[in-house]
Amino acid sequence: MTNSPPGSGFQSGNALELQRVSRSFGALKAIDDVSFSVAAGQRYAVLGSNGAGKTTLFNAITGDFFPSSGRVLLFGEDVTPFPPQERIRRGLRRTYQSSLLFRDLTVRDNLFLAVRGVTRGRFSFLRPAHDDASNVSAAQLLDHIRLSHLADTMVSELSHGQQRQLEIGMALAGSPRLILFDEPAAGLSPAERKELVALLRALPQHLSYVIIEHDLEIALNVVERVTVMHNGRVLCHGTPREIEENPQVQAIYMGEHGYGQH
Ligand SMILES: Nc1ncnc2c1ncn2[C@@H]1O[C@H](COP(=O)(O)OP(=O)(O)OP(=O)(O)O)[C@@H](O)[C@H]1O
Repeated sequence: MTNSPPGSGFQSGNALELQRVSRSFGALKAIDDVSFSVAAGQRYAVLGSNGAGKTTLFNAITGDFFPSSGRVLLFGEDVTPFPPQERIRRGLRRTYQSSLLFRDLTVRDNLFLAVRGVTRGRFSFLRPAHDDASNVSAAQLLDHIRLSHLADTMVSELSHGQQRQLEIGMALAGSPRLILFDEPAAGLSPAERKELVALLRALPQHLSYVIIEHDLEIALNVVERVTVMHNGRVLCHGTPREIEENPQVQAIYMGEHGYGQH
């Protein structure tokens, strides 16, 4: 018997495929007939002004909301009816706009809990040994997100930027294959933004991610492909360069409405 996640035989193809996904809230179509795919290892951005439907789209991918119609495929498997936990088992992770960190625990303990949360046997009341697999994984994550020097610091004492770094570390627990980042640069200083870009660029090559980000400079710098949404619908898809040069995108997001207003 193996502990491999379901669908882990998947080697190539798409990490994510959205097929004509819609979601309504009453009469409002928050997302309307959205289709695109993210290849294995690809870095992807979903852009759009406030209310464009980006967060609703993330919720449909994670299973926090079910779509009203359409299909969501993860690693070639139709997961449309699956609850969030089943999608996590298949290698999907997500960060949120608002922090879900335990503020009164240390950085190391937050990572430890994230690792335990995505592995079996997490309901153990025994304090694990130093060489416990979860402790080792937490230490590796600390290193990866460059917070080893703050391992024993309480989260409440971290800067905003360090907390966002830690959230990325939490999402990396348990060897994910696809991460959804929800506005990771929100509220960061210029120096912290640079650090974030470096961190995103240093993520393992096999890992796919989709980023929602109001800061165009960051989003277009850390992805290979972009989908722009407007009023719940897909406005266009393209490379960062094509999106930057698209007059429709410029008119909507960089014109008088000012992209990045929040
Ligand atoms: N649970 C809900 N109930 C009712 N309406 C909702 C719900 N969630 C989202 N909406 C509506 O759906 C539309 C899309 O919202 P969504 O949060 O997905 O947009 P967004 O692109 O993520 O915006 P922002 O950039 O401001 O986070 C909005 O009009 C919003 O008011």
